[in-house]
Amino acid sequence: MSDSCSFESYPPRFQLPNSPLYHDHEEDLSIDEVVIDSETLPVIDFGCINEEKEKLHEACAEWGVFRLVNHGIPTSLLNQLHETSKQVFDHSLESKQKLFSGSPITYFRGTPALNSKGMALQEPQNVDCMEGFNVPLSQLPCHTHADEDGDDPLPTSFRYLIQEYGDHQSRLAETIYKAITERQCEALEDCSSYLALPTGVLRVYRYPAVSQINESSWGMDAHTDSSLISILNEDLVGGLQFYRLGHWFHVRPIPNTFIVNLGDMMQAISDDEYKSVKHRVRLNKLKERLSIGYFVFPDDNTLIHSQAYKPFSYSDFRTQVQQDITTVGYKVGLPRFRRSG
Ligand SMILES: O=C(O)CCC(=O)C(=O)O
Ligand SMILES: [Fe+2]
Repeated sequence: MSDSCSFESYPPRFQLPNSPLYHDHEEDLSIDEVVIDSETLPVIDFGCINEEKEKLHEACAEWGVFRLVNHGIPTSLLNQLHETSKQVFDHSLESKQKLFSGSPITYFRGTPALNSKGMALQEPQNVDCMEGFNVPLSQLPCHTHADEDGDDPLPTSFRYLIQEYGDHQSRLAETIYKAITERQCEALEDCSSYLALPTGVLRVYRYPAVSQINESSWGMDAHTDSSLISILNEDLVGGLQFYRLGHWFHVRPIPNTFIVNLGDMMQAISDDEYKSVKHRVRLNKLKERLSIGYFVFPDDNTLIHSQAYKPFSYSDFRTQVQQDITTVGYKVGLPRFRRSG
């Protein structure tokens, strides 16, 4: 598929005006930001993850993110999913909004913060320059009926691919989660009860190429994920950055590898030993970027017990985050639940 994909398929807010406010950066960096290449990002081999526990522990405690290699998901599936996703995004805005109606897949844009129906929360002031589809995996099988899609085979093939990919991702997530938490579980009552695979969600994102990048225009602004763990699969365009010890690290895209990052729930259950790492996505001037994220959470109603935080459920957390985004304007996150004193 093309990088010159039809401009009309982008939501209007992304078609940035040709105004002096939007100037070209020689380097897409602001002065206070040092981007370091990700040569040093920890690498974990999925094939021997259980023999790499010490390395995994260090990666989780010191980085909150690592590169996963040797994950075993067939390259053909990854390629097909990327191709099909690009074709889906190339539809007009109007048809993207309707493409999966009657199925649990929803289209959103401008913010990754969604309500329980998978619709974008009220538009924040700094709109993220991206669009996406949200796929709650456990709701998918009941809705995979080709006849819903009329003559267009694309939504059907997308759903089959996404479902197959989702099955792989939850398998990876379970193994990674177990390997990470084994150490924690010795101290805590039972970590395994926190991982709820039916909560698994896939997000397929497209970030447009934006030739004139404004200081405040981001593909996705700095944030932490609310998940236990997130598994990111990006194309070769680049733009993903992680924050560590005062610096932003640019992640170099490497084919057939995933980036695994820890979310707020992992930080909570590990009593802050493991970090919910801050990250963001830069826009590219020349190429649109496609990424697919998998996110998994604790069950809605399971109470999370830890020393550092008051007992709370993931449902309490999500409600608080949504409330903060709509009232305060941004996610406050874990500090809301910290035990005082
Ligand atoms: O597109 C990406 O690579 C990152 C997406 C992300 O950080 C998120 O969905 O939380
Ligand atoms: Fe994220």
